[in-house]
Amino acid sequence: MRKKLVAGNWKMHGSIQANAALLDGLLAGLSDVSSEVLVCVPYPYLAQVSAKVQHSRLVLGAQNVSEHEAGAYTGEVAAAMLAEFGCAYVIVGHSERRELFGETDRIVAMKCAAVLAAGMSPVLCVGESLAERDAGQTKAVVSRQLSVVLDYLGVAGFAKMVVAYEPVWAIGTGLTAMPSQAQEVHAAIRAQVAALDPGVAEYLRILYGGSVKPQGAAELFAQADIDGGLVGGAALVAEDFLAICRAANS
Ligand SMILES: O=C(CO)COP(=O)(O)O
Repeated sequence: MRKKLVAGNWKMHGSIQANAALLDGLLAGLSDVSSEVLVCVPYPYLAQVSAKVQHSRLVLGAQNVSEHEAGAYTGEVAAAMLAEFGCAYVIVGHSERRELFGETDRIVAMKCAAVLAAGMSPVLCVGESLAERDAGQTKAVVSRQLSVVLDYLGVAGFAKMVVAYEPVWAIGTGLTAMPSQAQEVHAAIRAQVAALDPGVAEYLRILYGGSVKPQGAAELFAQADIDGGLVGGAALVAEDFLAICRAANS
């Protein structure tokens, strides 16, 4: 049985004051949530959020990481630094990083390796653009994104990974994938991993991301291969995020 995971990706939002209020709201409402709950925050707030979520059920994560261990990489942040601040997860290969910051499949694979080497779990994001979906390439694109990481790490690396399927056309657009559309891709992801190692595939958590809102979340999470969500905009409003977390209660 896979434990559901609901992850908030705060993206480049927040302030010391706003974070404190959001976290107070979340911490006050977790008692009727049974899934694992993760917040992935901007780097400068790791210390603030780490102190605040200590001894709570909220888990801390980051949104990006360097593929390098250490060295002359001005402005970059190493995986070991994130681990030191109590991060358990790091989002890797978000479509915004791939599109806006030129991250290739290979860099994404290297980042996953760096996260694993530092003892944390990557949340590997995959997903097709609207043009790719319209061209009938959804499964081919997702399969390629996944296979580069599988080749680089070996399937054993996936024992500690989380995969997030985020169709690019659904991110920040209000267009959620239909549960059946998402389930089809999630099943294909699991099948690709299962072909290499059925045991790893059975335990692999595959999250859905893209305009997840309280309304409709339960139906998404009820799909056989959807093990939780990666939530952007709705993760910035405590009541909305908590409602999504409750929708993942099993
Ligand atoms: O990109 C996302 C999470 O990583 C999804 O963002 P939205 O929930 O705002 O569409």
